[in-house]
Amino acid sequence: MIHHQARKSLATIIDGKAIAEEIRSRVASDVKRMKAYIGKVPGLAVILVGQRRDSQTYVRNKIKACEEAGIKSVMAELPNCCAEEDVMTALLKFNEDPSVHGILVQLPLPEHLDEEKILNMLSLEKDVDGFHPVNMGNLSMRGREPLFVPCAPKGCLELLIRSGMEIVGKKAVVIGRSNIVGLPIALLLQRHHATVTIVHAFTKNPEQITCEADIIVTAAGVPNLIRSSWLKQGAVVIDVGTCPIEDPSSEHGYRLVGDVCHEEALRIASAVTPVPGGVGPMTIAMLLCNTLDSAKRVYRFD
Ligand SMILES: Nc1nc2c(c(=O)[nH]1)N[C@@H](CN(C=O)c1ccc(C(=O)N[C@@H](CCC(=O)O)C(=O)O)cc1)CN2
Ligand SMILES: [Mg+2]
Repeated sequence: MIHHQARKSLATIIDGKAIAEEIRSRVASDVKRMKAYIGKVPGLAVILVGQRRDSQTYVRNKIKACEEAGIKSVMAELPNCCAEEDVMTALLKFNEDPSVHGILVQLPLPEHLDEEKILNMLSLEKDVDGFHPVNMGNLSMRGREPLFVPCAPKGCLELLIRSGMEIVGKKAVVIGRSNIVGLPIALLLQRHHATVTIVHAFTKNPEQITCEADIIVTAAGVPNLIRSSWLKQGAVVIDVGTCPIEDPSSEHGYRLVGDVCHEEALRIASAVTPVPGGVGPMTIAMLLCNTLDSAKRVYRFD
C-alpha cells in the first residue's frame, strides 16, 4: 500500500506568469524587428460591449500588453444597450482597416446580442481569438489547419509542453465543453495525438474517469471540484477555472480560485498550474502571438 503522504516530492508549480512574460518579450523583439525592416507594426482591434467589470479588466490588460509589445491597439467601446448593427458597424470597419491585423470581440456579450451572428462576420484572417466557426471547424478536422487557435487553449498546450509532458498517446481528460476553452483544448490535444475524453455536467462518475488521466485540463469554474481522489499519481493538471470568491482580507474583497484543490493536487500530481498566475497570463501572451502571426502573414514577413 502506497500512502500519498509518504511521497517526498511535491508537484512542480508551472509558472504561467513567468512563461507568459518570456513569450511577450519575444513578441516585442519580433515587433521591433518588423518595424525596423518594413516600417510596419501589428495592430489589434478590441470590441467591448457593456460594463462588466471583469471584461473591462481583461480588455485593459490586453491593451496594456499590446503597448508593452509595440503592437498598436484600437478599441471600440459600446454601451450595454447598443443594437446588433452598432457592433456590426464597428466590426466591419475593423475588417476593412489594413492597419488592423487582429480583431477580438470580448465575451460574453450582453444577452440581447447574437454572439454567433457577430462572430460569423469577423474576417477569418483577423480572427485572433480563433472563435470564428470556420477556424473552429478547421481545428476540428484532420488535414486542415485553422488560421488561429484560441488563446487559452493554445496557452494550456504551451504550459503542458513546457512542463516536459509528452502528449502523444497519453490519456487526457478535459473538464468542461465551452466553445472558448473546453472544446478547442480537447480538439487541440487530439491533434497532438492524445486520447481525449470530455467530462461535463451530465457525466456520471467523473472522478472515475479523471483518476485515469495523465493530463487533466479543467475549465469548469467550480472551486475545489478537483480533489486528490480525482487524480492519478504523477498527472499534469492545468487549471483554467477562475472563480472569484469572497475574501475580506484581500485588496478587492475577493480573490480568484481555480477548479483544483491546489494543496491536494500538489501531493499527487507531477505538475500543476496555479490560479492566478497559470493559464490566465498565457491567454494574453497567446493573443499577442496570434496578432503578430497575423501581421507576419499579411506582410509576408518572417
Ligand atoms: N474574446 C474573448 N473573450 C474571453 C476570453 C478570450 O480569450 N477572448 N477569455 C476569458 C477572459 N480572458 C480574456 O479575455 C482572460 C481571463 C483571465 C486572464 C488572466 O490573466 N487572469 C489572471 C488573473 C487576473 C486577475 O487577477 O483578475 C490569472 O489567472 O492569473 C486573462 C484573460 C473570457 N472571455
Ligand atoms: Mg491562471
